[in-house]
Amino acid sequence: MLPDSPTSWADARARFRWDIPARTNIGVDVCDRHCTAPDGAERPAIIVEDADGTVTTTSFGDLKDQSDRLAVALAARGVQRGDRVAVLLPQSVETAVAHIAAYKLGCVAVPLFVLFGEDALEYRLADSGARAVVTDAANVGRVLDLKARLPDLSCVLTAGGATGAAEDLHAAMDAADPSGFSPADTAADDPAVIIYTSGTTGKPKGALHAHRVLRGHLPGVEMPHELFPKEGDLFWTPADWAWIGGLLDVLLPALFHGVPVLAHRARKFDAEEAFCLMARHKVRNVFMPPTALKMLRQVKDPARFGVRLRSIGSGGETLGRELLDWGRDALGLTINEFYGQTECNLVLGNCAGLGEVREGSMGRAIPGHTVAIIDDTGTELPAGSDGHIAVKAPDPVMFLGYWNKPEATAEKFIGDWLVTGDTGRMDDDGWFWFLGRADDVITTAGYRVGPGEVEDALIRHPAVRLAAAVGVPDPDRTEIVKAFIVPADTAVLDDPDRQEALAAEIQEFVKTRMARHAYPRRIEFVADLPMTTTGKIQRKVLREHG
Ligand SMILES: CC(=O)SCCNC(=O)CCNC(=O)[C@H](O)C(C)(C)COP(=O)(O)OP(=O)(O)OC[C@H]1O[C@@H](n2cnc3c(N)ncnc32)[C@H](O)[C@@H]1OP(=O)(O)O
Repeated sequence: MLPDSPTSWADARARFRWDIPARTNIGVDVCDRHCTAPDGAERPAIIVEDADGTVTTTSFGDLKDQSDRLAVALAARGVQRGDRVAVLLPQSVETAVAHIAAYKLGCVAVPLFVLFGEDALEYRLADSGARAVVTDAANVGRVLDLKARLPDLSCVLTAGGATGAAEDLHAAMDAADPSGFSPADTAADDPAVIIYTSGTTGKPKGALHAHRVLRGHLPGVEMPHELFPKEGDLFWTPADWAWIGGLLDVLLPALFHGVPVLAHRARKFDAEEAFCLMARHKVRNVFMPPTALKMLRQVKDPARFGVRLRSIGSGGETLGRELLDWGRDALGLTINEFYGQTECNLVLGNCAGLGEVREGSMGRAIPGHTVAIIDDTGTELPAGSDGHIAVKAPDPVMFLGYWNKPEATAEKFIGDWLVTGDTGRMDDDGWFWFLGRADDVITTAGYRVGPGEVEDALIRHPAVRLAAAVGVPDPDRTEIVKAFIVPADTAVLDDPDRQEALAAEIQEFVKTRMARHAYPRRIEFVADLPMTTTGKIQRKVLREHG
């Protein structure tokens, strides 16, 4: 946490000291500790607004009771400390409860995005060796369809009623007796959560984080959210809690500070609806990826909604000067950009309340983190040089490693430096500027998409002989995924009608097999792909082609 009442960024950095207990448990930190204060148990923790407009409030006391019950229920079903508990749920009370229960049991939570397709789900459930899945009626069928191929999976609990081999989540919780339960005594370095993330090649990798990761995030949330928390704060993000942005930039730090979180993620982000939602619930703090801000910017006269935000943090894509100007004009606030990634999050940021914000900059090193520009040998470069953005180990927010992938973990480091894969520049005063990706990873609407994973999905379609995926610039989503496809039937190349129909079919195929957020929004059919002499696709050539 930040020192009390810092007067400037330099003051915050000078007085900052990490204070991470040797024994700490995220589940206890975000929930139980609020129940010891006289009114703590009754304070609102999660406010859900359903798609039909129904609003329900869950207090910290309810969260404690429900998470204790779920921990007991999971244990009764053979789930033990160290086991992986997958959480396949949208923003909801059950998501928070499942995470907290997993942490309290000493298990490792595996958040899974509900927009993942069948192959993406199977891969992550198999790779993590998940013992249990907590899900809901909309998703349980997909889990049960995969279960026979997942030998480690023995327990499926679903909100909304038992079905097939899945037990009803709430019935299991109701039947559990939490009276004798006490949370696992976990060390700060004990594993807590695996969040899958993509690289240029191969399958996604599970970034394994320890219980310390939450406390490591606190200064990185407190600065962009203008010395968060303050009286009356209430947090919301349209980003899903299955990603590090939603989970560790919003849900868990807010609960840690006893601040309520609004749970609502529309099937399709609608800017007017978002303004109404924020006004209705008197939201004060938001994490908005630039793509969402660009959608909000389309709305005329936003003042008419009566939204009264206190802080806006933004990350996952470059924010840019125009959005900053718009935020000041339309919302009366400086949008504080921050930077991090799944393996090592919230290490750079802005805090307008503590001085200037340099337009276009990703910010400065958040107190507690050492960030530098390095070259390929791990040598720190002087101000003004272009190089890799890197974070010095040890750092409480740094991952423990990729799940079961020691070689990939080793490749992520040069000496003590974790290399983010992004390139940038730092000026004389310690402000960082983003230059680009050092690899082929695609950044679209704040999602990190691996071209290899998209290509794997594409070539499973029978009409596709060869495929390449690249990110091409897009005014709204930073980049969109574009696929270059060599069709199995070359006659397609001369038939625009068949191309249109086939493109739509292939898009749907990728959405259902891989993910609904990462499908190629543009497809071009080509006679061949540019290859290196060793047979690798030259994605750079395709990106330049656009
Ligand atoms: C440090 C860091 O890096 S933190 C940043 C981490 N990044 C993130 O968390 C990602 C942030 N981005 C987002 O949350 C979103 O892109 C937003 C809010 C900006 C915009 O959301 P949207 O445009 O509504 O959807 P999103 O980009 O998630 O794409 C999902 C697609 O699935 C569709 N979809 C959503 N739910 C369903 C459903 N149940 N069934 C079918 N389709 C669905 C959406 O309509 C959308 O399709 P379309 O764009 O082709 O119409």
